[in-house]
Amino acid sequence: MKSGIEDNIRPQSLDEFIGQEDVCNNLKVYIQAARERGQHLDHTLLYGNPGLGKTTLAYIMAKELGVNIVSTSGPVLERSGDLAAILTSLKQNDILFIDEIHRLHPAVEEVLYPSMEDFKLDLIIGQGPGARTVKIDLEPFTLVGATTRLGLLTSPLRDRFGVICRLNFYKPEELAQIVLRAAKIIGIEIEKEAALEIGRRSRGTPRIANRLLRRVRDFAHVKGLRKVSFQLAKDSLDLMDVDAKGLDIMDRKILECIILKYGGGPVGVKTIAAAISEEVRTIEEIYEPFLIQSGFIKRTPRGRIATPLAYKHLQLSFNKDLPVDEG
Ligand SMILES: Nc1ncnc2c1ncn2[C@@H]1O[C@H](COP(=O)(O)OP(=O)(O)OP(=O)(O)O)[C@@H](O)[C@H]1O
Repeated sequence: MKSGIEDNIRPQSLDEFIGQEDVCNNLKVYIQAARERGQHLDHTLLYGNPGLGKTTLAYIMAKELGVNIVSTSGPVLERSGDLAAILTSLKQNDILFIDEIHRLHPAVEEVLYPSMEDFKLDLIIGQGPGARTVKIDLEPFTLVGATTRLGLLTSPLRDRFGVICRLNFYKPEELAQIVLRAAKIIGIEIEKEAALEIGRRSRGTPRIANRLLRRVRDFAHVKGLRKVSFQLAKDSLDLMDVDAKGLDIMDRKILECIILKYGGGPVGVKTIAAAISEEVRTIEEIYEPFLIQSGFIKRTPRGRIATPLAYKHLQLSFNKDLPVDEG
């Protein structure tokens, strides 16, 4: 878990958690039911883009259930023994939070299946013909998995989650509330309109909203201003190259690449990645979801296409005579 300011502004209860109403309302019911029955909550999978609040929700779930939470992540668990050590340390009804669960090693995932299903750990002792399996009873626990890529989860793993929650991008008004709340906690005076402007330019993502708030505060500080006004927020965000729709330099590079180099598409993501010197995974996980959601690009079987909205936003005219690459 991140430390410092990030932790201070993390909401501590479902009532403090802004937005994602359906997810919160459902979780409230499941948590109340589990608490009243004195049982563990069903295994829960949270999926959605980075920075939408998956880690925050996992910690809130533990708080609301009154249990401990142990946090790890898929790539960190290299051997099945790493997971076995954590599982055997869990107390009754505790939460095990595994971030980036789609990146679990297959051998580790195998250990997880019986643990999730029957709260039993199958340990193999020894090697070769003399190897034997020992079953160890575990305390009932809740696995909370977080992923940005639901499609990369194997189906046996996905099927073992009783609750699956999708986190969506936030509306600018919700992000404005998140900014006002964070500003209050870290002692920044800010106008409502300024918070809304930050909300509009945060790509639907609380983590980005909180980051932009801290950068805008730096501009206010250097200018000797005590309060963040709408104008200051707008000017600072312009200086940071975050445009009115929240697109940053990399977003615009992606759109310009599709339009100017590949005639608006379709063009494959690998080609885009090579052309702008960025990793395919970063484009697919960080940039593309917001560009698609905002209607700037479309994903087709033949590659990515820039929409008329993208041309308009970049003030480029639609010209189908440009070269087309289908890489
Ligand atoms: N609904 C919300 N209300 C208020 N603040 C929020 C909300 N969701 C997230 N935040 C804030 O945004 C930041 C990022 O949230 P968090 O770390 O939970 O995201 P995440 O989805 O787990 O991202 P990642 O998967 O990249 O770790 C945190 O500092 C948290 O305080």
